[in-house]
Order: sequence, then structure tokens, then C-alpha cells
Amino acid sequence: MVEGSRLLRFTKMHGAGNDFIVLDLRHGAAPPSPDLCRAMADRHRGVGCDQILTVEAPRETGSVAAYRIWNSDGSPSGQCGNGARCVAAWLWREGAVKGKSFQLDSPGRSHHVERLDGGNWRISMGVPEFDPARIPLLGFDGPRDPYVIATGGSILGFGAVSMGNPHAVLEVQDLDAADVAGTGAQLQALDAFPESANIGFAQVQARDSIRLRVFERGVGETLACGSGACAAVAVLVRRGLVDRAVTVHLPGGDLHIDWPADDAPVAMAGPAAFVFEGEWLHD
Ligand SMILES: N[C@H](CCC[C@H](N)C(=O)O)C(=O)O
Repeated sequence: MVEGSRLLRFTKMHGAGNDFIVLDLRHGAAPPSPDLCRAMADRHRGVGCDQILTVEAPRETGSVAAYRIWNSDGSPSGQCGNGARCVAAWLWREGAVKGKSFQLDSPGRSHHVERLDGGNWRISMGVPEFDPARIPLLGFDGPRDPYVIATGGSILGFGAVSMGNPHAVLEVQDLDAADVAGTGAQLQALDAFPESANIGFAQVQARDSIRLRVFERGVGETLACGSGACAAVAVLVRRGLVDRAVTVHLPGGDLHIDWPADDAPVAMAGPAAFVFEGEWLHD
């Protein structure tokens, strides 16, 4: 974005249907305001997207770049798995990276990135954080599973974990019948989640396969959620319901998650697609 310009160039991308506006701020332009994020994300009056991703100068030694994330409601986030793959693909297409692997900084972590065949990317998403204080999840003095909370006349049991952003994971027997929006909004509104949370609904199909829908913080239900896929596998591995290599079937596509050991980072592999480039005309 050229300072004071009327034009803001962007790239429209998606990762398994979770869609993004990518802005190149590597030369130091200021990040978009929450109002601008909401305006660009608007699917009728703007471009339309689930999140805005900014590509910025690296924060850590050895990293190629950093990225930040804003949801369509203008709220910031600490992580976006599908977005990380799209930023990696964007940097590759820009010629900003050499070789098939490099390092990328999200707001709170650094990630090893590997280019796979067929426009797919593998991202090391970091070690899952189960300490409730660091999710954050209030009212519990240590990790447990499930957490049980009475709300709105019902009792909700869920797993909780941070991938750099907060997640709750509910195991369901029939994903198509799940009240994703109702239960999702109900959990997000709890005082127990002071920063809200992304709410995943997971149906275990086999020890290496789950179906997942995610009601995302700041957006609502998306076609895919990369950090949500990592969170769901981490919770279900700890519950002993799946093995450590799992295909996650989301409405927008499949992601492949590997969590080799409790103290190891979670690896997420999946697609990143370019849709179009454009110029946002400031009104
Ligand atoms: N809504 C999320 C950010 C985007 C996460 C998702 N799109 C992903 O692929 O991880 C949050 O507020 O934490």
C-alpha cells in the first residue's frame, strides 16, 4: 500500500475454501484499521473474505517474512493455519523465497514451511498449549478433559487448546445435526473465554480420519479452519480417540495433520490457491 495512495493492491486467495485478502506491507505501510478490514471483508459492498492477512518484514532471525491476521469483523488473531499456507504460496510466487523450505513468523511463533507437490504446503504449527491460563480459559486451575460448563440450561463438555489462538473442541456423533452456529455462539459468549474462541465440532470416523466444522471467532462458520484442524486432532489424540496422523475432512476440503509426540509441534499440510488480484479503491 503506497502511503496516502487511493489504491490498495491485494491478492485474493483461499486455503480449502477459507478465503483471504492478502496485503503486502513488507515495506512498512501501516496495517489496515478494523473499519477497513470490515469494509474489505464485506461480501456485498467489498471484496469479501474470512480474514485479511498482512505480509510484513520478518520478526525473527532466519525468517523470510512475518504475517498478521484480522478476522472479517476487524478483530485480530494470533494464528491462521490456512492463512499461513497462503502467505507461503504468496511469497513463493513473489520470488521472495529460494528452495523448498523456509521460516515464517506468525504473531506469536515462528514456523518451518515446506513446499509440497501440487500447490500444497506443510506448516509446522507449534506445540499445542493446554494450560487453561494460556488459552485463555478462565475458571479452571489446570488442564482437564473434558471441561464441563453449565450454560443456557444445557451442560457442555469440550476440550480446549491454543495453537496461538484459542480453540474449544466438541466431539459429536452426527456432525450434520450439530447446532454449530447456536452452540458455537453460546460457547464464545461465555465469560470463561475472555478472548472468545474458535469452536470446533468433530466427528471421529476412524483412528486416522475425522470430519470437522468450525465456528470461527470473528467470522462464524467457515469452510475450513487450519488451526482448528490442529486443535481438534490434539484434543482427540489426548483423549485416545485417534492416532497421531489424521486426515481432517472439512466442508471446504481436507487437511493432513501430524502430531508425532506431545512435546512436538503439530504439522498441517494442505492447499493454497490464488483467485485474483485487485485494487481496493478508497472511498
Ligand atoms: N478466527 C481465528 C483466526 C483464523 C483461523 C483460521 N482461519 C485458520 O485457518 O486457522 C481466530 O480469531 O483465532
